[in-house]
Amino acid sequence: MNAPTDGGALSAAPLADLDWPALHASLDEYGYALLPGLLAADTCRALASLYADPAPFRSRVVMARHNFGRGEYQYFRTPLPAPVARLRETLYPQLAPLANRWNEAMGLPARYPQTLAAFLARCHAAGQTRPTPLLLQYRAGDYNCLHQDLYGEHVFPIQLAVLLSRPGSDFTGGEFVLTEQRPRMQSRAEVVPLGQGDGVLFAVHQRPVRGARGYFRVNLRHGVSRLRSGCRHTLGVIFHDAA
Ligand SMILES: O=C(O)CCC(=O)C(=O)O
Ligand SMILES: [Fe+2]
Repeated sequence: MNAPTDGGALSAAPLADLDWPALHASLDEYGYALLPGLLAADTCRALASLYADPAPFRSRVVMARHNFGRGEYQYFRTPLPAPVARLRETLYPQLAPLANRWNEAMGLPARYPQTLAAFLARCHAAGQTRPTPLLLQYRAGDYNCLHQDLYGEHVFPIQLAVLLSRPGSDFTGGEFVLTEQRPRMQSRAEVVPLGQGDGVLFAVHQRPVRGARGYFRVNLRHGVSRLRSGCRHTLGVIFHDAA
């Protein structure tokens, strides 16, 4: 039964007019880039409301059981809801050249094909067959520990999160946090301010930073600070599939 996930109301805003050179420059400089107003409010509400129905999902994770934090998430099954599939397919080709440039700078051998289908075929051939896009749900007191979404050998180095709820009215607290660990230096934290429908593209694992003698690798983690009140939903779009 795919009916609940295919509704026409779940349509994403056009992605063609995004300023990709500026987004790449932000990812290069800070390890993340903001996509304000990526999803319309009605799309956010429609996606968040899917959480209550188990049908669109392949599995559910209660974070406290794994010491991942507090709160829960569910991984979508295929076919993905239309706006989720569309975001994954249309963002990937814009990000693959940046991913290739990053890997080259970091001395990592993987290079990414031009289409998501070709990259997923590679994941699937290596046994990474399970879809990774997910919905997260947090209530008062919940949080998401700093982590990296690695699910096997094949890793696409950038991922997307979209805030589906309204900060200040649906929930308070619950800020999206990124930390960067530089070699032989103390870690640096960045809070990314998100409104409903805003997306953030960010480094999954590592990114290159230019130093005095070429590039070095910076290690990134992301998480969510404790919710003070209310309920917060997020859409996560990871490009590699899971083993
Ligand atoms: O809820 C959030 O903002 C973070 C979600 C997350 O960890 C992810 O999308 O991978
Ligand atoms: Fe995550």
